[in-house]
Amino acid sequence: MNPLIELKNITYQAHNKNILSIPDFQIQDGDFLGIMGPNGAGKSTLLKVMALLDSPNRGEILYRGQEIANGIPSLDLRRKFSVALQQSLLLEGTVYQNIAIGLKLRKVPKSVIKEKVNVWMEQFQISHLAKKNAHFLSGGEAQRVNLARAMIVEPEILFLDEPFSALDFPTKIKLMDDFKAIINSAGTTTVFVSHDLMEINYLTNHLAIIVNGEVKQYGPTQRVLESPNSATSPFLNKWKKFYPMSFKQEKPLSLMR
Ligand SMILES: Nc1ncnc2c1ncn2[C@@H]1O[C@H](COP(=O)(O)OP(=O)(O)OP(=O)(O)O)[C@@H](O)[C@H]1O
Repeated sequence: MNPLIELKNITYQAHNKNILSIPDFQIQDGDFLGIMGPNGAGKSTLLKVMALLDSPNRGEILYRGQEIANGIPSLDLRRKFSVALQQSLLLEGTVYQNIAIGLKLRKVPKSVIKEKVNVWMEQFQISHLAKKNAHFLSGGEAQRVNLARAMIVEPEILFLDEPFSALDFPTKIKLMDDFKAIINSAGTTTVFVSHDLMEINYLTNHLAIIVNGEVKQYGPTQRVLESPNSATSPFLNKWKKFYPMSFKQEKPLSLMR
């Protein structure tokens, strides 16, 4: 079976500097892929290239085995992708209006929009905020709205860049628990950039470690974390000092004491 997305011989440069160099990388259908690495390694750039938000200087991007001509996706293809960033970038208007926007742009009938917004507000436990101005939400509430807005269009692939990193710890673990259950039930392929080993360990099935613009290690998350190679151990071993607990962690984080 073809991977959902494949990158081939990708080079991304800025100001004559190589930011990314990716000979071959694949995202499999249904996977929850983590991307981790030192500051400035190229994680966000890789996410933007995979999400077709930015074009590489060279190389090919394939979607389900089909090359995307000139790296420019059709509107149809673009609509299969959703992106949520650290800053939730909510629009002027209510929570309801923010979550409805993707369906409105797709000209979905109002009655269907209402039904779906209600379902996704319930899933993210924000139904009580429906009429609230989105600019007056707490960080955790805003990120729930952001994720509901990304999920309501039922994307084939969801790209997340540090969505939990600005949240305080209790808010973060509650949202991560809820989000994990939602993604497990929806089965959405997800790509997740994070700085935080706890988030990566808890959420992802596969992990790519990127250093200096290159994927230096890729595999099942537990295997990568337990057996870093010579290129990734300087980065991962620093983390392990601060996160020495067993790497296998299936219990909801909010139940941990
Ligand atoms: N358009 C650009 N012009 C110049 N330099 C860029 C551009 N985009 C990215 N870079 C540089 O490329 C490198 C990788 O940036 P990127 O944001 O992808 O890294 P990152 O791993 O996500 O970093 P961080 O962990 O700090 O968020 C950095 O050195 C950054 O300064």
